Amino acid sequence: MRTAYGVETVRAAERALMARLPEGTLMQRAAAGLATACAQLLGRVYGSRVVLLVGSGDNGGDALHAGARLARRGAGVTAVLLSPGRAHPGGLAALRRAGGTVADPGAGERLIERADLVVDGIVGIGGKGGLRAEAVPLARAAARSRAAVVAVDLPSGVDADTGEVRGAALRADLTVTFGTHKPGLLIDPAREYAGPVRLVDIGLGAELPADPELEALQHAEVAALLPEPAAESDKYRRGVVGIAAGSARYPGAAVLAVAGALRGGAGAVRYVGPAGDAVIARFPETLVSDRGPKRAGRVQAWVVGPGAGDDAGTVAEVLAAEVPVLVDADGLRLADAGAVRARTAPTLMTPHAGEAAALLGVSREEVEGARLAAVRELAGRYGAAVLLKGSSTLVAPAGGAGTVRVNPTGTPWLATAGSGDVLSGLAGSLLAAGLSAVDAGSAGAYLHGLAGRFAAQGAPVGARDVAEAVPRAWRDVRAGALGPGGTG
Ligand SMILES: NC(=O)C1=CN([C@@H]2O[C@H](COP(=O)(O)OP(=O)(O)OC[C@H]3O[C@@H](n4cnc5c(N)ncnc54)[C@H](O)[C@@H]3O)[C@@H](O)[C@H]2O)[C@@H](O)CC1
Ligand SMILES: Nc1ncnc2c1ncn2[C@@H]1O[C@H](COP(=O)(O)OP(=O)(O)O)[C@@H](O)[C@H]1O
Ligand SMILES: [K+]
Repeated sequence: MRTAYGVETVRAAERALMARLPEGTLMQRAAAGLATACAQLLGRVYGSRVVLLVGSGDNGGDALHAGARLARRGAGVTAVLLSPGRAHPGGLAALRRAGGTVADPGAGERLIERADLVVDGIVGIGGKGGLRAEAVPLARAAARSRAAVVAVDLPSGVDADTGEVRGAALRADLTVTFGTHKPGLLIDPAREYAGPVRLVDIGLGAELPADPELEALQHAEVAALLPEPAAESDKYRRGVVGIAAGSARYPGAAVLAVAGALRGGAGAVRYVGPAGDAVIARFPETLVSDRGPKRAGRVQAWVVGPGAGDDAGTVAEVLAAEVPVLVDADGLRLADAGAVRARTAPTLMTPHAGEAAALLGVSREEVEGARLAAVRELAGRYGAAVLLKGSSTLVAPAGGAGTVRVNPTGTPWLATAGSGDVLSGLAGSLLAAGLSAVDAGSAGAYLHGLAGRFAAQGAPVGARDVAEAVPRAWRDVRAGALGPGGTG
């Protein structure tokens, strides 16, 4: 499990840890990890040209101490001080002792152009607002330069708590973060600025609370959630998922949702709606009915909405059922908020950014720029678990408070028509198999993302290909969790 904590929590944990350690210990641990990562990126330290961008806080201190370590190994290290009078005194002294130099701020751009490595120590978790004006030309020079850019703790200019990026920010090839991930490192758009993230252990773990702001499941945790038939299983005990989707205009959405549902662990898939012929032609194993959700027979969970057009009656009928319900696509627009809030069984809503924006009455850009706030807000308003699709898919628990899950497996190749329908069927099937709304959403997104990667392998794919790759993703998750030699 990868976890991320917000700035206030990190600061409290650091205070508790620092109280028990000699002064400067944490910064030395951070600087040692940072210098190691820089050296690995450089390959050859001796003779390399390193530029440190140094702000007025401890983030700059980390950069200066790491720079001192690189200078002792023969790198030519120059520090560009953004607030010359306020740079970390201990770090500055260490750099000078090691033979590093300090440059005039005006020389920054020229130095960056000729550098092999730029270390971004402008701001870390103390950053407020975007990059200040004087740092913007340096960020642009770093983007132009062929130098590798390493961000200290997080790329300067991004919001550590939310992943928002207002204005310019440093774009890193690697981010070396300390103690724990910060939410911004796992959520777009900031995640994209961070590049790959390396976590340096500074001993903070024991001081952090049990409930992180954000968590990303990995193979082992997802494997533990996946339902598995046992000797006494039959199709009903495994769970039946009902799919109320598709319309005369959009029969394909029904087919794709069923395609996802058949690979999601339920023992049977019931389809209800006007696209029964198309569904049966493709998947004869589906139990098809055109008598509406109430009279279709028992299910353990419903999926409603993909390609539903304007069929508000079906959505209302499904929301009245006392089993878990996943609401997607048109169903989100048609669902009555009061009816969702009044439900006693779990509800999982799965909007993309555009749908979330419509529900919140804001622009799509606002949702995409502040995903964490949007997903919590929706989960609060509807009293439902919410899965916000897109790059860095998020899953918030009903009510919106508590740990949010972020999916690490997504790929932009999934941005293809109908792949969301596959996800709704897949996650609905997991709901029917007995997973909670948050678990079904996050395990579904995890498998869906992996399936997208397996199907695409660097080339465009259709939603059907994604559905067909789900069993491979499932096997990969189970095999990865068993470790070498596992047979599943
Ligand atoms: N506290 C600790 O125990 C540790 C902290 N560490 C480092 O310390 C960092 C936090 O240090 P600080 O609390 O000093 O904060 P920062 O170094 O992140 O930034 C604070 C300084 O930057 C200025 N500033 C704020 N917003 C700015 C902006 N948008 N543009 C330019 N300047 C801005 C502030 O005026 C302040 O002087 C962490 O990110 C990490 O790199 C590490 O050394 C590990 C241990
Ligand atoms: N840039 C992206 N990176 C990763 N995943 C993405 C990206 N864009 C879309 N996706 C994923 O692709 C799927 C698209 O779903 P959706 O927008 O509902 O499309 P549709 O309605 O056509 O099925 C979602 O699972 C979403 O998370
Ligand atoms: K930084």
